[in-house]
Amino acid sequence: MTFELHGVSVRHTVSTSGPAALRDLTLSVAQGEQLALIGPSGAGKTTLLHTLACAHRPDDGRFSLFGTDPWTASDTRRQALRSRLFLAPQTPPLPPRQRVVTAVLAGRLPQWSLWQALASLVKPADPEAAYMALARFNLQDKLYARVDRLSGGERQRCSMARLLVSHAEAFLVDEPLSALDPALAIQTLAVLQEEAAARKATLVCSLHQVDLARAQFPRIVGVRAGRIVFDAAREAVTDDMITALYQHVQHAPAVDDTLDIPATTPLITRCF
Ligand SMILES: Nc1ncnc2c1ncn2[C@@H]1O[C@H](COP(=O)(O)OP(=O)(O)OP(=O)(O)O)[C@@H](O)[C@H]1O
Repeated sequence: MTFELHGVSVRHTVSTSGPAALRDLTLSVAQGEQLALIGPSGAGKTTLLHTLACAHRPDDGRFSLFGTDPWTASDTRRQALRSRLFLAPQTPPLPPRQRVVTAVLAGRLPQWSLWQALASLVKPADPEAAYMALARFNLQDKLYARVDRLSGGERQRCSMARLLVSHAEAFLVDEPLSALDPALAIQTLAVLQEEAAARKATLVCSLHQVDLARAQFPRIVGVRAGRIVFDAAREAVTDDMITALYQHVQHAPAVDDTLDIPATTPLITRCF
């Protein structure tokens, strides 16, 4: 398994009285699996991705990454586990004044020594790899452009090119399509999924485009108010489940254990 969570809760605030962003969450993702996380704004998708990336330490429950609990491992071991993942955040952390080639090659940072990293800032270590990765998103002509001269959609694809040059075994991708038009969104997702399949990498991707998630991902995990509401093969996901998932909630994480999901919808549906 790449990821295993059992009864995991995560709080953003130190106050124990505040609502947890993730609550009693159980999820297993096998190596090479591709799944989409969907759910309303504030449901906890980003928090879950960051927890999988060891950026948030669970307050309760058990978490194992590539078969090891990263939070009981030494710092060095945890760092080694993290280096096998690539987290592409919602807002790509691309230094504005950097050249695209340097920003893309930063995807290799976890594998580089400090000296290799510093040397690549001066003279890009592998511009061909950056070019090839950008070409998959039709951005090869931006190789030496400055990051702050890119459009929002180009920055997003530049961040995906960074993922391609990484040597990660698991991709955690947070809303990679939010700045893209519908045609580019389909193409970009196809590249991500092809790359994950080619290297047998695990892909966990949060998406607001529910139709695209249902069309492209074999497994769909619905998150709401910090809980998994369903975890199902896409064929088993019905329109009613989607409607219930997105039913209006005023303060999602503050909602009590009683969710207003219709009684006919099981709290967790797992059908493979
Ligand atoms: N740094 C933070 N400090 C405090 N609370 C936070 C922090 N980040 C997120 N939260 C809260 O945790 C909950 C889950 O947020 P999260 O960003 O995981 O949701 P999401 O499903 O990714 O939302 P969206 O689809 O809008 O990106 C929300 O109530 C949010 O307000």
